[in-house]
Amino acid sequence: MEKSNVKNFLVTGRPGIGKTTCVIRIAEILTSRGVTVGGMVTYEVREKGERIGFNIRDIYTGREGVLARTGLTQGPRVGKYTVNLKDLETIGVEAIKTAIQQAQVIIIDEIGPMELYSKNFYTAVLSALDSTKPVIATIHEKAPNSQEGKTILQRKDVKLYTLTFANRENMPPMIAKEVATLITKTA
Ligand SMILES: Nc1ncnc2c1ncn2[C@@H]1O[C@H](COP(=O)(O)OP(=O)(O)OP(=O)(O)O)[C@@H](O)[C@H]1O
Repeated sequence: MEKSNVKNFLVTGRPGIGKTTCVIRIAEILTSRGVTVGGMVTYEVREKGERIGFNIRDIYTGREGVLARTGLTQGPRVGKYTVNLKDLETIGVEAIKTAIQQAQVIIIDEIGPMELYSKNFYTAVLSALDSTKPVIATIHEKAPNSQEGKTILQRKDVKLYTLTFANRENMPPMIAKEVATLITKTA
């Protein structure tokens, strides 16, 4: 039988379906089994019930910053949000680079239009995918519309999962199990 070389697990799905929650749960399962997990997540920030933007967090150090806000004056615009390239790079890109060096598993949430405004982010994503370590990443459902998204999705070492209401409870333990198997094999 041909040896599978899949080691990069991508999670997609419509906005708000639970992609961030899914990768955080995978990270928790792996951490509870003694696996060192690094990388970054982004999550929405609400004020008085209204979404005002997104923050970014290094999941290993807990360091947090602003990824995007309504009302910022400098930076690329994505819909009504302005991207804060400084925190994206000093927290997000650094978290990925550190994870490539020091973690057993790399989490990247998410590969999306905001994040891809940073060339350094895209380069760090490619380095993580090219590394020997398992990557668990979320990817925007419209990623196939961009060249970067296409390039990532066409890789032979990538497996794509689409999150739905029906499967979102089962997805984290399932992906965690696949990743744990890979780590055991290479340990
Ligand atoms: N399995 C689940 N069961 C119940 N609620 C969930 C589940 N997964 C996510 N949620 C809830 O749905 C909301 C959106 O989740 P989350 O931020 O993880 O989605 P997302 O797909 O990452 O969103 P975005 O597209 O904005 O990045 C959150 O309030 C979260 O608590």
